[in-house]
Amino acid sequence: MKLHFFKYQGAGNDFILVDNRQNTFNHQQPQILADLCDRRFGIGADGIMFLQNTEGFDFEMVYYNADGKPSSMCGNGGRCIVAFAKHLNIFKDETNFLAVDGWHYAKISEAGDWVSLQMIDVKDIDEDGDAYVLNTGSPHYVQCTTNLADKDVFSEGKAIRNSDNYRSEGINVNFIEDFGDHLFVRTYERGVENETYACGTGVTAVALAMAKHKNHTGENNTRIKVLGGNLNIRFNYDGKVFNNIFLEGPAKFVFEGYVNLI
Ligand SMILES: N[C@@H](CCC[C@H](N)C(=O)O)C(=O)O
Repeated sequence: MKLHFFKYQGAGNDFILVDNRQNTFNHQQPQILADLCDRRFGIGADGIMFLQNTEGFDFEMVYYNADGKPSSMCGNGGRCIVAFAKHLNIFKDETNFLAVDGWHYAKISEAGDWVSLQMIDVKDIDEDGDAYVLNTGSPHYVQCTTNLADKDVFSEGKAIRNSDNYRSEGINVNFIEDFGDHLFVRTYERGVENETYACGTGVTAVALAMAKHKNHTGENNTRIKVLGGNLNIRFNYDGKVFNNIFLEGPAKFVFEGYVNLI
């Protein structure tokens, strides 16, 4: 069987996308998905997504991490699948779709490469020592640091992700350096088990945790620089709940092709 795939990236977080509206591909095959995401023996990606039909929404996003296992929400993946759905003419400029964490609204630029994605509301932010722990659709550990450009994010992120508190469920680990007018963020991603160039639910978690840290209530707009580009997070914080959270940034088509499945 030949699989027709599309490759997209959002700030360097890269994904394989498959139009599975006819349900022709059975994606519950972890080894095949992991092989497709492999950067040396496959297409190469941080994750793979299937766009499917579902009742009451424009489409459903079914997301797997690069290890081939089903995952929680992927923010940059969500932005990329919106760009893919526009390419497939599923909607014009606004869409409502279903993901593993529920309903998402998104808006796309006319050129089809800049996506504002509404994320789930967030209430609970826990503390673990000097770090914040929260779920923005996926679980995140957020820690402030200095000299982030020189940090060994792979080793330190991996150690936290595999520590006693987080080993069984796993967690994504985000390090932040505050530059005043923007935050610089680097993320070790669960399921990729490596540092990625960007993580959408991760930068969302960072923006919310920093608003709590600085007690910034009201309308917030946080600019974030990641290894693969720039992202923006808008939200409202009333001192308890974060709502109207939007993750905004580039979502770009890279290439498409066919791959043989054995
Ligand atoms: N890249 C993502 C997060 C994908 C899920 C994550 N690897 C996990 O297992 O929690 C994003 O952009 O949010």
